Amino acid sequence: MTSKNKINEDLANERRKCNFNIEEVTYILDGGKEKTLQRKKIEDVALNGGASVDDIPEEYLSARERYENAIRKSCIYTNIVKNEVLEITGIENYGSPVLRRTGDAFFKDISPFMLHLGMFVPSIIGQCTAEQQATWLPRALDMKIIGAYAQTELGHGTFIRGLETTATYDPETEEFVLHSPTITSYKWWAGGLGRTANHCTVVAQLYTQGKCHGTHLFIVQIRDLETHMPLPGVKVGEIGPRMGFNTADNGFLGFNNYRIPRMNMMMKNAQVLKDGTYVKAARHGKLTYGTMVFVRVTLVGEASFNLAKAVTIAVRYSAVRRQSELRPGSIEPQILDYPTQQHKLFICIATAHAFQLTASWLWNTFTAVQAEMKKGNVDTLPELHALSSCLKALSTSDATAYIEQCRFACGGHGYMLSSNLPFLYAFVVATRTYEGDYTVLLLQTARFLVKAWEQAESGKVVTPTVAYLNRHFTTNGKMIWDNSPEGIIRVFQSVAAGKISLCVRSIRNRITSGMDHEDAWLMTTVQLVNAAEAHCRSVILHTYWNEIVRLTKHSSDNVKTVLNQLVMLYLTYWALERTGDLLRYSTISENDIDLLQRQYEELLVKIRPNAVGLVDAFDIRDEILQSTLGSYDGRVYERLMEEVQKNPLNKEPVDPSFHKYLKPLMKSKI
Ligand SMILES: CCCCCCC/C=C/C(=O)SCCNC(=O)CCNC(=O)[C@H](O)C(C)(C)COP(=O)(O)OP(=O)(O)OC[C@H]1O[C@@H](n2cnc3c(N)ncnc32)[C@H](O)[C@@H]1OP(=O)(O)O
Ligand SMILES: Cc1cc2nc3c(=O)[nH]c(=O)nc-3n(C[C@H](O)[C@H](O)[C@H](O)COP(=O)(O)OP(=O)(O)OC[C@H]3O[C@@H](n4cnc5c(N)ncnc54)[C@H](O)[C@@H]3O)c2cc1C
Repeated sequence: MTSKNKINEDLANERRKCNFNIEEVTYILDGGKEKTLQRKKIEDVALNGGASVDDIPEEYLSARERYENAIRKSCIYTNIVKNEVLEITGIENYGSPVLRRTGDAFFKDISPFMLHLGMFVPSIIGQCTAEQQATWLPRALDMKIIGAYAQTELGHGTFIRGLETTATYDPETEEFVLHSPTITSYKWWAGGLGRTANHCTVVAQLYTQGKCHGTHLFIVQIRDLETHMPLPGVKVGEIGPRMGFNTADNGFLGFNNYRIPRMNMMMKNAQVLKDGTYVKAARHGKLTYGTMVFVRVTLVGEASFNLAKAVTIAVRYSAVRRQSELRPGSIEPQILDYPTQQHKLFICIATAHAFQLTASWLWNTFTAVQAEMKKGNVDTLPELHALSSCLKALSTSDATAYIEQCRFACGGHGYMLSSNLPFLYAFVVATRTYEGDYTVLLLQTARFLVKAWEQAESGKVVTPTVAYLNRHFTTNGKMIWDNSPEGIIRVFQSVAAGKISLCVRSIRNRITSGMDHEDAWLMTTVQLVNAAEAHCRSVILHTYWNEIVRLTKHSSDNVKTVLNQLVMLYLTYWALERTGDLLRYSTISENDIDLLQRQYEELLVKIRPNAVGLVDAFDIRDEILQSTLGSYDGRVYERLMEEVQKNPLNKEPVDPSFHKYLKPLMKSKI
């Protein structure tokens, strides 16, 4: 073994200590052995060239160079996918999470193609008729056209009904006229729109026969396919530097009476006939929001994966890093031996598991609802909307906080871009805002919860994710505290029920004292967000526990044990985080809380020897991690030093600015 691939001795020791079969856990997280093997095969093919396609790390480049480099790498990766990977996976897997994740080996920031596959293609699949799909989909999948998803405007992101771009039907020419009547109606933020896309999905207010029918989706060509020049009537560009996403060319877009053919309206859920008659498929009023629901569902998995990356980096680094002295003269401990460090990191491992298993469960729910909707049944859509909204909100928000915690856990070196932790943070913190802001989405869930509460109150049996509300009306008093997993979950459900109940009471009291319903709701929104968070927390706890029980039925004993320890850590952690709520809504005593604290600390000790094994089980290749601190071999200090050599500032021993500015300053008199 050369010193280059020699594994750091501390990390090697950790791996010797690990007492469970790592692959078995990987299979569980991937959804089965087949899926792991398929993923590995894809990674082998896609990363065959090592994916090291950057001579200079992208963070040293100027804005223009970064963008060009991102396009270059996107094209390399797309060609690999088109020519090699799709042969293994089939075209239907284009845009699958595995391909998205493999792509991370090529970018520290974001590919300008992300929105093409992430939203433009899904909007064609979800919002177009079969005939329209036949026209657009093959070209989009083959990258003959490159798209973006332009919904948000300068003036409105959250309130879609308030969008101002208009699409007015002209029956004379059988065209829609797209127009941006104000500055605030300019499209703003769409990824890939600024410089890359030649087409995009545009969300606009549809007018026909003198009447507005609300927002609808249109496929719009914005640039010439040969010259890439913006077409006449189209004003498009890049919105400027951002906290992250700097290679995603987020753009602006305005229209000046720009015409598109009638058939460019995405017509699966509503049509405009040649004569301008508007025909709505009357199944559900919000089906045009479908692409957002799809992306919210996928973002739960994104939150898990990015958190898994961050904690892999932080745990491996914590095994390598030694700091301080426990007793005078004793060897410096690995920082992973500090219980406070374990407290920072083990919850991140458990959360990545909780989100991954919840994401798979949510995906299955999503596909089941889609299947029902194909048969014309939209009854399950409100529950899916409520679930995907709150799970997107909480998973992205928790992942953001925990990725930052992983960075803190790496001390100063975590602040280096080469650790990759700042990139991960900048990416995930955006997911808390985009595709529906945290607060806004929790308020959507709250609407559903209040309705469910009213149904349960009137004795109706409610859907499974809120079934605890039926129990709320049949039990008296506080929930009896019980320290078993099922007991903790029941108490969390009681907390949610209690909080929803308080919201309903507040709304009703406010209405009784003279407020109208809108004001009563508005004044209660702080509580409503809190109640929706509690509900979502109970869904995650419940799903995580159920899935672990189900998935480890046939596991080896040691895998069962370690995965149980993690899920217990998660339940205990949240019980301790929410002692105020538990005291209010259950019979928990101070003594019970002391026991919980002890149980938590014991779990840290039990998990400690398996910590490195647990992050190895995420099975994230070094090329994808892209971190000086987190590589499998633990050569942290060597990598930091190697990275220094790539710094263009170190190319010359004396910087030209010395002669230009510093020396004259040093020579000048006061
Ligand atoms: C790996 C992939 C990477 C992808 C990268 C993505 C990059 C980023 C892209 C973007 O950000 S694209 C833009 C995303 N924008 C948003 O998410 C906007 C958020 N806002 C909304 O979703 C909506 O405006 C709103 C907040 C839900 C409100 O909509 P509206 O005012 O029309 O509805 P309400 O009056 O509040 O509710 C009426 C009724 O409709 C139900 N409902 C709302 N949305 C949906 C839905 N999507 N599906 C089903 N039902 C929905 C809502 O619950 C209400 O029901 P009732 O309570 O009346 O029964
Ligand atoms: C990196 C990034 C990429 C993006 N990519 C795209 C894209 O590809 N395509 C696209 O169309 N859009 C995109 N967006 C836009 C994104 O979807 C919006 O920014 C997001 O939906 C939030 O809307 P907003 O910016 O209008 O925030 P606002 O709605 O103005 O929110 C500001 C604050 O007001 C609060 N607020 C707003 N409404 C309410 C309410 N009803 N009740 C209580 N509080 C409220 C929010 O909680 C928030 O705290 C992107 C954004 C980012 C940051």
